[in-house]
Amino acid sequence: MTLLHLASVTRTVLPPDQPALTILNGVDLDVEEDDRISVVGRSGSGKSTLLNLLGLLDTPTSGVLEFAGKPVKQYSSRERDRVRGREIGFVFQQFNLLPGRTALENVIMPLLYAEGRQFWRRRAIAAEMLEEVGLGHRLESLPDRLSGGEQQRVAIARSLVRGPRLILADEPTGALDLDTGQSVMELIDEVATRTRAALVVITHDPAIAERSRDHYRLDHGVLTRAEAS
Ligand SMILES: Nc1ncnc2c1ncn2[C@@H]1O[C@H](COP(=O)(O)OP(=O)(O)OP(=O)(O)O)[C@@H](O)[C@H]1O
Repeated sequence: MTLLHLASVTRTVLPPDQPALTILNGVDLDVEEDDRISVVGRSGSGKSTLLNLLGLLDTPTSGVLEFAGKPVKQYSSRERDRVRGREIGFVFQQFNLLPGRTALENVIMPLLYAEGRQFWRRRAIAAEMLEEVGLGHRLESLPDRLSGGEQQRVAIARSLVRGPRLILADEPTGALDLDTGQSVMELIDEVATRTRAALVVITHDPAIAERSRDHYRLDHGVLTRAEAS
């Protein structure tokens, strides 16, 4: 199933008193269930702008953007929020954990918006997820008592606890040392495989990009498919 379909997508901004700036230009991309995609680009190439579109945080200036077969511009903003919360998991470089809350409380947070069984079982589901990322023994720890790698694991557990169909990772290992970064990437891969989610990793790090199956390069807002190295 095609989760995301982008055809001839452009994103233009109008900075005050300046000519229009085209940040993304003619982007074509299909993301299927189970895909492992990396997008590599230099600073300023348009990666964050692309991520905002893929994550339904923004809409294209022109072109087609569909999520699960439906044009995103047909979604109301409430529907977009709902789809984003339910179907998309974001992993960022910054862990963005709530500092005064335990690991378990942080992971429970997205389940407060869940319905039915997921809501009523939220503590157990969050604990299982932390177990899965290797932190079953740190449920009650506050973020400042955890290492960077552990904090990223909590953030991953929180992003993926609702079982999203699409995982968007933006420089997920940017704040970690090499070895910790590799094990965090392995973890993201494992969870994506178990839950049959698609994974799109946006990075400037070729070693992280190499782990994917399909490789893309973003250069001055133009996305091209690259051969695996
Ligand atoms: N609202 C805006 N107004 C003006 N320029 C913008 C706006 N948003 C983005 N840009 C410019 O568009 C280009 C692409 O921005 P974007 O943030 O997508 O790049 P990036 O690849 O994510 O960069 P980085 O890796 O440094 O975060 C940059 O030159 C940026 O300055």
